[in-house]
Amino acid sequence: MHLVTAEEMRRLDCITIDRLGIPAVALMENAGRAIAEEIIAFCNRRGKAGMAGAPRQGGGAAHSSAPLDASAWAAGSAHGEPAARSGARGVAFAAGATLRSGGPGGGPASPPKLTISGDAALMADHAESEHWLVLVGKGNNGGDGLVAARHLREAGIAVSLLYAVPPESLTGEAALQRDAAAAMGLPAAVHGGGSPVFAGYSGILDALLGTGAAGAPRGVYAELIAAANASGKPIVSADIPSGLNADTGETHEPCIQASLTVCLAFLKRGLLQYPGAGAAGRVVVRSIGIPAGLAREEGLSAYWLTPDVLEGVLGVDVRRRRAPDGHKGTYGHVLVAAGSLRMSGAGLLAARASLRAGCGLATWAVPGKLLPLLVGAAPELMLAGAGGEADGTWNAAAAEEVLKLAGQRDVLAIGPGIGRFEDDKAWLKAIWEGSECPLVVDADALNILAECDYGSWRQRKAPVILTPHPGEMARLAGVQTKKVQRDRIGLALSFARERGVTLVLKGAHTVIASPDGRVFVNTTGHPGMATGGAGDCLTGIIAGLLAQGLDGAQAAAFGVYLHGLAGEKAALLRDDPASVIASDIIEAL
Ligand SMILES: NC(=O)C1=CN([C@@H]2O[C@H](COP(=O)(O)OP(=O)(O)OC[C@H]3O[C@@H](n4cnc5c(N)ncnc54)[C@H](OP(=O)(O)O)[C@@H]3O)[C@@H](O)[C@H]2O)[C@@H](O)CC1
Ligand SMILES: [K+]
Repeated sequence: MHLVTAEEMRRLDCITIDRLGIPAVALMENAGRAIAEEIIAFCNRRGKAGMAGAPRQGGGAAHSSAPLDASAWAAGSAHGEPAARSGARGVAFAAGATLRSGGPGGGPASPPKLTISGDAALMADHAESEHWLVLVGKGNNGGDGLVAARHLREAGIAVSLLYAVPPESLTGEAALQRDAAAAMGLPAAVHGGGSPVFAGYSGILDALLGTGAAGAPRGVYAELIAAANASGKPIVSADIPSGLNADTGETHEPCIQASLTVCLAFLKRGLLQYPGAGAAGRVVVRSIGIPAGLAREEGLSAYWLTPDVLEGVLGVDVRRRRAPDGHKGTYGHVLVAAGSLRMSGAGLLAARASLRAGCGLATWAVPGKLLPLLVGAAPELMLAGAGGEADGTWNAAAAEEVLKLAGQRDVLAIGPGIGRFEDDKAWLKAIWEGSECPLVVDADALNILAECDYGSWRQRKAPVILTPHPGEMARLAGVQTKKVQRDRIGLALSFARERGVTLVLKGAHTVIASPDGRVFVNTTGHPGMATGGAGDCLTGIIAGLLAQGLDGAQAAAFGVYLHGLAGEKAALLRDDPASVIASDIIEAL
């Protein structure tokens, strides 16, 4: 699924309107109807759970668990809520009548059976117990809310409108919807300042600000957002939570904390990036008549990383089929240069993870003094000494040994647990310039790299994959960590392009940026994976995939995806995400 910025969304809107001739008001109708359908499904779910009218915990804190987010999107973004939408809603009226005759298998004809289905998506189970307040902004987001209000009313749900600004200030399609709502007799008021009273409503539709918003919500908008959050009522946001930066995921002060966001046409980048991903609650992407193929035609290249994207965009065989006549040489040989006396585990984790990712062979290079201590640590691994005979730490001269070993292997992964040592920059430069296989750079090797002028080093032919966490990224980019987190997609993309590397920016919803301008956001995994050694496993997994012939972007994206999935599996086995440790991730691969 494509991810878009607000600007790109406007472009796709315009193309649909201008080139295809679909009127803007038709898109708005589709948008409003989709929002109404999702609110009705929300109400029906709530009704089934026996909580009609009850607010969501504490006024809409975000979903806390990433795996839930991912699966919720997977379910909701297609044609979710089967029970509520298409389930046994009984016989209805009007459209879609089909006549069936004849018994099963062409047997004796039973009396003709008339099957008629109605507009199930717009039927509320307990409409009488619902009363929604629609907060209407001045732009098209407000217009979407007005359309939704009409459909909710049609479903028998009481609806009231609260305009942020005098309705006369609405223009274009939004003004048309204002008039339609008025003609339908929907009760409306204009926010008069202060704190509006939300008692008596069962939910709030936030249609204040969408992709046309600029900066922090001002004046009456800020008042309404703060009051809605404080009300304790469930909030459904139209397109994006008002107060969210649709591109970066930054949340302004204040920003709606939604239970559900009905995102229109294309997934906005900001809904996948924290803290925005937290403010959005559950996200459902609904089609509104803008052809999905337009994004590809327009050359957009940011994606939510799903199996479809792995296969269709990146060309990865997600089933990881192996040749029936393959042997260990077919699947490549990884060299992991990692670990030192105090942090040998980092190297062990990376090397073991590379094997679990499916490479044929893995050699683990460590400072020589450690070799005898590691014999048998992982019988599947080959061991090699590289310097450090005296004290078990790395030294600059060890680069020569690493290069010799790398010359006979398919991939080199460096960094986990190596620490800092004298002349480590010379060590890294020698490896960077001297190795001819794909290179994965992690942990301390990234900190060393951040102090090097590697733009002036000899160009590498084989790909480089950097796997920084936000702190390491900050050092690499020479900015504050806060700035890294402010626009993770934007920063990863520009860094990958400028430096000609594949970048894996770790953290909640890891971003994978490729030097050719493609960017992928992963949502597998969970906060329990924030545990020592999890990053070392990822390094090993990516190296293991590279050894099997995947290119830099394929290995990085698929590696991140599998790593998260393994973390989810490990959490299920442990019954608690917080108990997951790095070895569990390897065992769950
Ligand atoms: N185009 C289409 O075909 C489709 C569009 N769609 C929908 O339209 C939405 C985008 O609509 P949009 O462009 O009208 O912008 P939107 O976010 O509603 O409001 C902008 C208004 O708010 C104001 N304002 C701005 N910043 C502010 C701030 N910080 N604090 C306070 N006020 C602020 C600003 O007013 P101004 O300050 O300029 O007077 C401006 O007029 C999109 O998210 C989707 O929901 C869908 O229906 C699909 C079809
Ligand atoms: K909104």
